[in-house]
Amino acid sequence: MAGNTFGTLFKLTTFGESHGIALGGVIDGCPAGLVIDEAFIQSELDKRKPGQSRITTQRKEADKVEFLSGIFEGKTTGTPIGFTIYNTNEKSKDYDHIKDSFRPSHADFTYEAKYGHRDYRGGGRSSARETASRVVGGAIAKLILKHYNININAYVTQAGKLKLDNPYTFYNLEDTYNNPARCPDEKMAQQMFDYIDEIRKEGDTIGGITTCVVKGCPIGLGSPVFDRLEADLAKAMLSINATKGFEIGSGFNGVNLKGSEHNDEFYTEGDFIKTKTNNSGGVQGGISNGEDIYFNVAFKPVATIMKPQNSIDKNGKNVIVNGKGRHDPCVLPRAIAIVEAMAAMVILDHLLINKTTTL
Ligand SMILES: Cc1cc2nc3c(=O)[nH]c(=O)nc-3n(C[C@H](O)[C@H](O)[C@H](O)COP(=O)(O)O)c2cc1C
Ligand SMILES: C=C(O[C@@H]1CC(C(=O)O)=C[C@@H](OP(=O)(O)O)[C@H]1O)C(=O)O
Repeated sequence: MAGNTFGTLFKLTTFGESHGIALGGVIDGCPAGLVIDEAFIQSELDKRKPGQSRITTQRKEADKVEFLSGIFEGKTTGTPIGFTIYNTNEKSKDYDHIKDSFRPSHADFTYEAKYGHRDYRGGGRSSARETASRVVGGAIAKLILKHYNININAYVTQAGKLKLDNPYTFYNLEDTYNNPARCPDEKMAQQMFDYIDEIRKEGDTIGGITTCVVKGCPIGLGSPVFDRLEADLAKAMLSINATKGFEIGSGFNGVNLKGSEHNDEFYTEGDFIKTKTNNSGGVQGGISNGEDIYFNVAFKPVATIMKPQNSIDKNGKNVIVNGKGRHDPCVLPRAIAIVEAMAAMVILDHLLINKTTTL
């Protein structure tokens, strides 16, 4: 099956299914000599893992990563980094009822139609459990980006009908990872928590938006044509399960402004060329301009709801699918870790590409 590898020079291949023995991956192209801070990598995994609070899936996984290769005496050797995360808390019986039928808006139908043989347990390969391996790749990318003072933070700015008026502003993000809704505004975080919990009790689900900000990105990442930085970010974000939208800078709202209002005026600050506004979101002509890169990613409401739904089975017969198992009422609080990881891998990949293509 194609499509299991991400990246050009810093490459991540993932393997594993939600109810298989283990997940894992191989990272190829990581420079030698990087000190591997396992506690940091684990803390990134902890931001994504299931079972974190009442408003996430109740599946309990430690998501403890075990490195198999590519690291010696605590540093990378430049060879492929293999790693595994074992599955320990699957409850596969919860999925017997969808062995031959399809949950509306999950991947059951398309997977069956395309491959004709499907691991229906927990959605198999199409489960977002796979994204744990992406977080390992992203954490290693972040360790390299720290050497360049590049920081990446994602946080929840909308959960269903509740949204922050000013998603892209200065937030002290220190405490955001400790609040279960992962919204940087304390009051809104509590409202989001209560709302998601209420939706969960109804057996329903909601979607939302995460905003991601990349600070410290140098000028010059990305190409003027196909590998435009925003195009690579868009692909990375839309490769995450349940995403439905990506916008950078002014995004869809930009259409409401005139050019005279939208253009980002240049000025100089010492030796630096800066822009007064940042409607471009830090990317112009496909290339980073040194301003903050900021973008939004929209996630749909979770497909598996705890309510009966009309569907069909493999033979086209009408069936009722009842929601079973442990599911997220809203993916946003956990999705921030995946958004950060994918952004880190894109930015690092472009840094490495620049090292081989510019003087
Ligand atoms: C962090 C995260 C958690 C998710 N949890 C669930 C879940 O518990 N139940 C579910 O039905 N879908 C869940 N999803 C969404 C499915 O993985 C996704 O709908 C499925 O892979 C089909 O892909 P699509 O929605 O992009 O078409 C989750 C997605 C993410 C990113
Ligand atoms: C296990 C995780 O989330 C899972 C993502 C998921 C889905 O359909 O995407 C459905 C549920 O799967 P399961 O019934 O197999 O537990 C979630 O719990 C995880 O993210 O690690």
